[in-house]
Amino acid sequence: MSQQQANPWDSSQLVAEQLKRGVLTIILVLAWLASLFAWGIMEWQGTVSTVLRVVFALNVIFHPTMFAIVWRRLLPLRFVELSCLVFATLICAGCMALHLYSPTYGADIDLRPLYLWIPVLYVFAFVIGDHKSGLRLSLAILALYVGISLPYLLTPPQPATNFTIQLLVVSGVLISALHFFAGYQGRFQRAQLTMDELTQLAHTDVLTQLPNRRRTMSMIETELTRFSRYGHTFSLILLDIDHFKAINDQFGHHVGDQTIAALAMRVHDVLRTTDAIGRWGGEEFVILLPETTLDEAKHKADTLCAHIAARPLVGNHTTTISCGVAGIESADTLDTLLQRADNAMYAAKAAGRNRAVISRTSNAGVAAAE
Ligand SMILES: Nc1nc2c(ncn2[C@@H]2O[C@H](COP(=O)(O)OP(=O)(O)OP(=O)(O)O)[C@@H](O)[C@H]2O)c(=O)[nH]1
Repeated sequence: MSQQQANPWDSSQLVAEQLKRGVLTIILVLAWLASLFAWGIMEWQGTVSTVLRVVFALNVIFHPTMFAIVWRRLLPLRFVELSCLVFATLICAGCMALHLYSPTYGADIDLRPLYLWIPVLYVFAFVIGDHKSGLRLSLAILALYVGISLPYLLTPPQPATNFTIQLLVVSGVLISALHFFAGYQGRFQRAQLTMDELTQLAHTDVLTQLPNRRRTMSMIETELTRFSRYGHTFSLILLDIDHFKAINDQFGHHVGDQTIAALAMRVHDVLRTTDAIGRWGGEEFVILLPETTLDEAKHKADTLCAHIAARPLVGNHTTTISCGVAGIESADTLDTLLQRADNAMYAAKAAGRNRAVISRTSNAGVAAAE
């Protein structure tokens, strides 16, 4: 794990956007083909009227236009989604008005199949918005249909009265159900996000924003598993700031904290994106180097020592570090590996600090040698 990872939130939003774009494109193509097909069938049967012809023609023009906007990214997706919803709502409203009030169309042509798509509009409203905006949109659509059908329903019972009442009641029930489920899903998503944030907090060191000791141990355990299963080698560097107590005593605890935080940042200059660093505790850090031999790790540790000593981390005071380097060996467990790195680090301190020492063997006695 590296500090320089891409923001997962950004990338997941990008994927969601791409997914939406793809789904919208498919819906537009299917809707366009369906209206072409229906138009052709009705022309062939001779049942198409002038008004229906206009509706079909509008459909045939509208869908490719929206398709081009989505495909060429000419306007935000939100605009296309709302346009589709408004367009379909108006088509259904037109069909409903004709069915209820036009003696010719109401009697000769059954327009109900067209405006029976109304429930789909409510679902679409909730799909393109959250539970609040979905509710607002679908209530606006329902209000339009209630407005259209009310004069009809207030007259003495007519042929379509029952059907219209049923449609409006089903609409109300459907909107309530969609609102309930969308709200439930929203709460679930928020709870999931909170869980993710808590997990992230539980694994992160507050001062340096690096993986904390627990997380670092689990990263090392993962590498150990990879080593025992696939033979992928790796090495560890245990890094300790030299005379850190003196920094605290001389400049104050606050400067000590700043030094730790600055070191955590500076270490990244010499790490690969596949390397990982975690705060082990106090002024100690563990660097995990996957696919890295002991000699390569020693070279990296030497570079690190030189890089930290090259210029002060905080103020004018030069800070140095001591590193213990250990490469994974077949007999190692998490404890022996860390113990070897720790011994090597103390050997580096004993040898004068500002240096890296490697641990060459895990045999009894745990030897450390430069
Ligand atoms: N400011 C600050 N100090 C810390 C933190 N964690 C540990 N310390 C202090 O770091 C000091 C570590 O001192 P020692 O273990 O004696 O080591 P050292 O002074 O670095 O000496 P060597 O390791 O032998 O070079 C202790 O005084 C701790 O209180 C921290 O998060 N912030």
